[in-house]
Amino acid sequence: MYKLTWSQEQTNKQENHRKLNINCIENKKQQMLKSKMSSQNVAEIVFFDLETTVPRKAGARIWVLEFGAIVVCPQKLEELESYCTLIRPTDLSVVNLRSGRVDGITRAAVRTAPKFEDVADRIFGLLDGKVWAGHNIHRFDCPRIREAFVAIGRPPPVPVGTIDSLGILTQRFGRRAGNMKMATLAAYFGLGEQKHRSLADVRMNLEVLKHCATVLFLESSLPDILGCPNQGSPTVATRSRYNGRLRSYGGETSRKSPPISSVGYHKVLPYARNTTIQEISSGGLKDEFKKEKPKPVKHEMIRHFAAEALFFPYDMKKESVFHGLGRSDPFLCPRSCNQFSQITVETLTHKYKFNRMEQIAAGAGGEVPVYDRNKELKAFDETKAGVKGLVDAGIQKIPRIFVRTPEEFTEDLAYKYEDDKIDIPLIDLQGISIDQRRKEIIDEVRQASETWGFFQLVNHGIPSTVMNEMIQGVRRFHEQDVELKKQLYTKDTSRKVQFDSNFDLYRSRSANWRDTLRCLFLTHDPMNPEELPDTCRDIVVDYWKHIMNVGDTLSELFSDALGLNKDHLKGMDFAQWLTLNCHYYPACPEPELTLGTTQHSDPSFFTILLQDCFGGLQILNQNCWVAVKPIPGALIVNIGDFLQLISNGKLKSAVHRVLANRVGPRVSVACFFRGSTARLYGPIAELSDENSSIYKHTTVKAYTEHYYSKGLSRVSALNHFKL
Ligand SMILES: O=C(O)CCC(=O)C(=O)O
Ligand SMILES: [Fe+2]
Repeated sequence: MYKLTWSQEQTNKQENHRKLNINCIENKKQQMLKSKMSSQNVAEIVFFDLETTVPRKAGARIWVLEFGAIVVCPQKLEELESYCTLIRPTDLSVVNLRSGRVDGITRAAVRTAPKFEDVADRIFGLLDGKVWAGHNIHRFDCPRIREAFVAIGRPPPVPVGTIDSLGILTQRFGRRAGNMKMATLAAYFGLGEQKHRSLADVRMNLEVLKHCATVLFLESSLPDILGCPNQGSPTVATRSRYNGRLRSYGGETSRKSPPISSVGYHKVLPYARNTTIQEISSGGLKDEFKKEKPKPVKHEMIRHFAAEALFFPYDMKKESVFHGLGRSDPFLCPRSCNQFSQITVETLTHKYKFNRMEQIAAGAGGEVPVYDRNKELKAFDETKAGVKGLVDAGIQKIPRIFVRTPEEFTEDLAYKYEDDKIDIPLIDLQGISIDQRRKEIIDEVRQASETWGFFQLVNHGIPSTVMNEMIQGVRRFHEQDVELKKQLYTKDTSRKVQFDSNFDLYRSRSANWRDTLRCLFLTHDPMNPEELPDTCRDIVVDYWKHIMNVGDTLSELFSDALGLNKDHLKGMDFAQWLTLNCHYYPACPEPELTLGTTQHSDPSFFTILLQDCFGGLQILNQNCWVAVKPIPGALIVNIGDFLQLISNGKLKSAVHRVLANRVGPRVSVACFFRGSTARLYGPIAELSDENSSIYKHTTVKAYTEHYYSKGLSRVSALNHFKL
């Protein structure tokens, strides 16, 4: 058994150390990047934004109330520096007492802020000699910043080039999002609401650009198929700063866009922004490439490559990004600092062709469907052989029904990918019967459940022989003679033993690369072990008994963590309905195009997951996908929707997903503690009252019906039960 001692002190030390290390590495990295750029004479890009007063009459002075900027490395789009300050105007009465747009910039907020002259040096240092970027800066921010410097009798900073995203996007991206407002574009890509605060807005601006660039990049790689038919005319739309409504104050004070002739970038940018593309097309990196082993192409890499392509000031339609490359020439997708991955033009276009077909089939392109998705889903369903059946048949390309839609890929862009530095909490139950240690464990459980909704658990009492045998048993089941397995194939979820692939096959946007054996244990209607498949019967019964014990222990810990009597959850019959979902994820020939399990939260009080050594499970935490690394002997525990509901949102049912993998098969067993079908559940009285309850009362049945009807998705089924 893998052992680990765990104390808060150690954790904190490790955490501090880790943060320090990361900070040091980050600082060093940024310094290195900066000095590299200056030695190459490459200008940096500064995205900046101003929040200003709204002039009450035409011609009145517009005062800068906030300045925010990020300095970005043009090659990697890394943020090198950021600065933000509120600014106090000489005459405070020009600032409203209350902020009209709930942006928090009120008279009181700026009263103690520095004056423009106090921060002018810093702002000058940030802007002078750099490429200025921002949304509608030509018309608004550039003149405002000049005016502010002139007003204090100082020469204004001078840019070496400007990039107005309003212009660029109007010209190249068009009105796919409806209009060209930053708020609309951000909402279109699911990037959240615009804050109308300068620093948040410039960061949002960059994210929007990355997203638009990816879409354009994909289209330009296959213009005939992916070219957007409905991008709208390149008419210039306008953005207003004032309460989100369009208002014109005439001349320079207006936020109106520049005329089409002057949109986008001004003059060819003075830095070597084409380096990557030139290097790629001239084959200058090929030696390095030869040393690299082929790697799957991640969407994330393409995103950065694409974002760079957008900044590159030439017409991508006329001159392809693949300029100089033959269809089967490999090129390198920049991945991070000095890492590259290979892909051929052919593979890339082929892969995205599939997506386009899906989009067309869904009617998004308004064209004749090229395939009947339902027919193919049905054909797959009727094989009753699951995904493993496809792999056994030797397919090399995954069927279209499994290819994620462009919308799903686009939604992915909202998230970051944590590298290997972060781990979810690990809790060691050793010593749980000792009072002091038990208190510590409860604290750890509370912390992990409130912040992550996930933790790994060691010394839980299930022998590793049992865990290993369970994995083997599930594997035996899925790898047995397909004709035997088929007898259990059904979409009827009320069956005690059910073999299935994709319970939400006909409802999901794309199918998952996963088959499942589901075993149902109901206290009021016990399972007859004879019903279980003989390939895994004994071990399933054995594992179920062990898991019930761990479930009991966890129910006490969760009750304690919520400040309740330790038997509170037991009293709520959390374990009356239990399902063991025994998943089998076959090796996938095109893992970048599909998922093992779509992002979702669990329809349970809590889930105990056993996974083998392959990995692939990821948790969404603070907008970042964090990998759950396999630890021999550990179980993974996660909070499900019901614990979030009854704790009135205190404990967190975290979104998670499983990647498809080129290697496998991966096996996992998810044990859901789903509560009692006979009870009504709502926020616990001790944790909420009439006024503070955020969820309605519901039955497991009503909740489950809703969960199943919508299928797996990142939108929580709990939203439906919000008050
Ligand atoms: O296979 C895994 O690692 C996770 C499966 C899962 O999330 C589920 O069954 O709900
Ligand atoms: Fe799950």
